[in-house]
Parts: sequence; structure tokens; C-alpha cells
Amino acid sequence: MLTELSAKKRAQELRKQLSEWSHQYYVMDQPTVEDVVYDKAYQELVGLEKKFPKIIVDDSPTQRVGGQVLSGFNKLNHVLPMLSLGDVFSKEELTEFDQRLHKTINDEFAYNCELKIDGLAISLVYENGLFVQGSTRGNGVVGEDITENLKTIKAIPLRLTEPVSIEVRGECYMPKRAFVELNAKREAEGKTVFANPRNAAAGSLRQLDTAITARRHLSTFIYYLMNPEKLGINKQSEALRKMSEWGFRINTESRVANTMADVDAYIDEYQEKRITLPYDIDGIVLKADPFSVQRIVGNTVKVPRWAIAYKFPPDEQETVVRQIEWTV
Ligand SMILES: NC(=O)c1cc2c(=O)c3cc(F)ccc3oc2nc1N
Repeated sequence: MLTELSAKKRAQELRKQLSEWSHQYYVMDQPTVEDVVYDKAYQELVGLEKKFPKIIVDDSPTQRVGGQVLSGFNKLNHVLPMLSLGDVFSKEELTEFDQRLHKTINDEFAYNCELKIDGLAISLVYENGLFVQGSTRGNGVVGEDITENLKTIKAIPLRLTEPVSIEVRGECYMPKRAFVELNAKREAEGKTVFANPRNAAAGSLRQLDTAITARRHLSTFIYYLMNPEKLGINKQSEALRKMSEWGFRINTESRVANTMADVDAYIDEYQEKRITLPYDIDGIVLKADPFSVQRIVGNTVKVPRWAIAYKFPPDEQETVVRQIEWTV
């Protein structure tokens, strides 16, 4: 005999199992069960919550797709401005960036090298481990509250592994494969196609119908933890590891570089690998790894002084392919 109490207990077991499977599949890219196994457990949970609505909790996976159509997005002020990155387009300019930093910082320090994901910047706020708000960069000071749409993205945890109250920032992107399939579908339906995965991700996040966002296979790479030193974290490379432990999807290609020669090698390696990655990148991001260095040099009104984006030259072969398509 199914009582509310036994339903509540079973629902908790199912949520825990579904969350583990979801983390393995969407955050770690290492699915451990077939979709049919996941779907069966998910449908059982949906059935229990339908029968006993009082057992529903905010971080149940069934709450990701609210299915509501929003009338618009509220504006919100970022606690700290979401700055952009300064860009350089040559290794010489990168050396100048390094030399400028060493004018202010006397001791040696390492850089954290990261791929520059070509998506759109988002900010995620958690209270006691629960996802409570998500937003776009907007103009850097005022962003749009897109919490309901971000909840549909399975790479974004609804509950962290520790009850921490933090704000993190990262890139929301559409994988290349999802982009190609979306455009093929739109073309077949006589709709306009998106020019690139970044525009497709932006368009998908700005959907007022959250059920549409939920179908767009968006994902994230989180790269920034606000006030890390208050949490006893002293380096960017440590912050990335900690955010991964909390349950965030972190890009695994980042690397600590102790010399500019190592930075050059990282750039050359990923300029080669770029075309094989399942997501678009438009360069690499170089960051002073110690937060003490970041704190000393600080930010200008627009950009951090402790980070720089090295942009890859436009990818000739892609351009050529596009031209061939165009002439045909
Ligand atoms: N697209 C990216 O993959 C990426 C972007 C940024 C930023 O925009 C960014 C902006 C700041 F003000 C400070 C750090 C940042 O770090 C970043 N790190 C990254 N990996």
C-alpha cells in the first residue's frame, strides 16, 4: 500500500539516483546507464509526485522544465560587474601583457591557461547549495534574470555537493553537433538558420518558452568563482578543481603554465586541436593563477588586468568551406 510517507522515501531515493546519473552524463560526459534506464526511473518519480504533490521539492529533476511561457525577463544588478576580457591577436602582444604584469609583480607566478569557449557569459547564484538565480551578462552591470531557462540545462546542478552560498560565472554554449542538427531541422521547416553556435545559444537562452530552451541541448563550462579567498581558495587552478567537486561542469583542457614558452605551446596545441573539439572556441584565456596577483593588479572599468584573451586568427579552412558553399 503506497502511503505519502513511503512515496516521499521512494522519491528521495529516485532523486538521488537520477542526480548521480545526470551528473555522470551531462557534467562528466561519462554516461553509466542507458537512457531507457534513466527514463524509467524519471517516469516513476513523475508518477509519485503527481500522486502526492506535497512531496515535490525545488531541486527535483522534474522541476527543471517548468513548461511555463514567460512574459519577459526581469533585469537584475550584478553583485560585482561582469567584465569582458581584453583581446590580443598576436604572441608579441601576449608577451607585452606578461611584461606589463611583471612591472607590477616582482616575484614569479604561474598562469592558468584556459580555452576561450565561444558562447555567452552567465552568472549562477547558489544559497546553501541550492541554485536560486541565473542571469546573462547584459551590459556588465545590469543583466537579465533567466533562471527558469538555465534550470532546464542539465549541466547546471540544482543542488551542489556542499551547502555553500556562492556565485559562479561561466559560458553557456551549444555543442557543434546540436547546432548542426538544429539548423538542419530549421531549414527543413523553412525557418531561418543560426549563423553560428554562439548565436544559437543566445537565441535559445532568450526563449520565453522554457520548454523550447529545454530542447536545445545547451551546456556550460564554469570558469569563475566570486570571492574565492574568503573560501580559502588561493589560485584559479584550485578554484576550477573545487567547482568541479561541487558539481559544476568544468572544461578539462585548462593547464597551469610556468613560462611563456609553455603558454605558446598551449596556444599551438589548441590551434591544431580546435577543429576537433565538440564545441566552438575562438582563442585561449590567460589568467594569473594566484589570486594574490589578481588582487594586486585588479581591474580597469572594462577589463581585468590579470587576464587576457588571445584570439585565434579566423580559421582559413572554415572560411574556404563557407565560400565554396556560397559559390555553389
Ligand atoms: N569564454 C571563456 O571561455 C572564458 C571567458 C572569461 C571571461 O569572460 C572573463 C571575464 C572576466 F572579467 C574575468 C575572467 C574571465 O574569465 C573567462 N574565462 C573563460 N574561460
